[in-house]
Amino acid sequence: MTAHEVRRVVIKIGSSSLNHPKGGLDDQAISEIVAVIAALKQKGIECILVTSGAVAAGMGQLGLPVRPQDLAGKQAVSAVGQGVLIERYARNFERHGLVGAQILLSRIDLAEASRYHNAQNTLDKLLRLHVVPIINENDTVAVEELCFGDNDSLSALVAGLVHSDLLIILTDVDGLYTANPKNNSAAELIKEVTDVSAVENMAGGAGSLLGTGGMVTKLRAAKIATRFGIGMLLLNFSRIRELLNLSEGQGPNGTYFQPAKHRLVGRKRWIAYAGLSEGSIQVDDGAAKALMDEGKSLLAKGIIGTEGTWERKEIVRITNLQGEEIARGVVELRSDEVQQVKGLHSEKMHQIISDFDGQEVIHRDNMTLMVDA
Ligand SMILES: Nc1ncnc2c1ncn2[C@@H]1O[C@H](COP(=O)(O)OP(=O)(O)O)[C@@H](O)[C@H]1O
Ligand SMILES: N[C@@H](CCC(=O)OP(=O)(O)O)C(=O)O
Repeated sequence: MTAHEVRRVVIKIGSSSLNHPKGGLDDQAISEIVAVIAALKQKGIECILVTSGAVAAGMGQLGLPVRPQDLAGKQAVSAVGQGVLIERYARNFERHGLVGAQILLSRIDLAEASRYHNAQNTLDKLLRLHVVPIINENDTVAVEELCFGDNDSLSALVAGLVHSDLLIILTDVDGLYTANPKNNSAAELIKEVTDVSAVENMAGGAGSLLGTGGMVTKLRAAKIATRFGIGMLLLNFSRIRELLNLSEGQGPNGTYFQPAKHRLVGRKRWIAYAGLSEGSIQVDDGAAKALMDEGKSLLAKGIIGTEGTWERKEIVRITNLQGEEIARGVVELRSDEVQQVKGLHSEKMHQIISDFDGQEVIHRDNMTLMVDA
């Protein structure tokens, strides 16, 4: 990891690190992470905590030996556990003279631009009050189709929301290996990643019955964070004390994912990863090239077909002839209108859709490329 000024960090801790071997929450682990956050704050580094563990804590309270697999079971157990989890954090923060605040986020809270900004303002205010935000997914009310599903991606979105300098994901392995180290003894640790796409095939699933997503969701988080221009450090929880050297530039021993050179900013972040896309528009080779290589807007002429239904100003995916998603953007026309004007020049489009006088079906300013051009 390179030495640079780190003033604000998002730290995510997974269930695998928070669970006691005998079941329930590991009080030692909570006291350790809180002590490190307190020490970082002493050094002037603002911390936002994204913590899993509600289901693990609920299992401990209810004496359940295995993690529930069905949605209702997970929601009920999480409702029991979240209270226990937050109470333990609050008690530990208090010992260091700090105040924590619980924030439970649902996918829908970040999906609408106004709610996204609202979450941003709340977090901003809490940080100004020197409070440590303690974030988890709102498991209890999340509808399956509208779940983040894993706190890794959630932590990357939060890192973008709060303009973090670094995202730190704490887990139960030393970093990204060439294969899952739990079932491949020849797997080697990778210390630095410059292109997440190049290592995606190395990711396997969760390493324990408590973890969710394993390395797949951590690489998804790395992709989001690095495209936001935020580096991500994947670190073994047992090495958490190494974070105290952050500002001296002595890199902790994990895997460091370098931020992308062309960082997404502002609304382009929301379009790509926070907003929900309602359908897709397929484009021909000429339009795909214009979007990817020439920085152009999407015109009706290059559209071949559509999938799904949407209203004006919703987000849609743009796919090429091979079916790969190349971009996302806020669309100016409804899905049935796009169907009517696909392949047509603008003049013809205006004759058909009389209340629309724009040239672009998706304007470049409202579009984010999903592949590196
Ligand atoms: N290529 C890989 N490198 C490292 N770990 C991997 C890899 N593929 C899969 N894993 C698994 O990912 C696990 C960590 O993810 P997970 O179990 O979801 O933990 P957490 O609760 O910390 O999110 C590791 O224990 C490991 O078994
Ligand atoms: N929201 C859930 C955790 C979901 C999750 O991503 O778990 P993990 O892979 O352990 O970080 C909980 O609090 O139990």
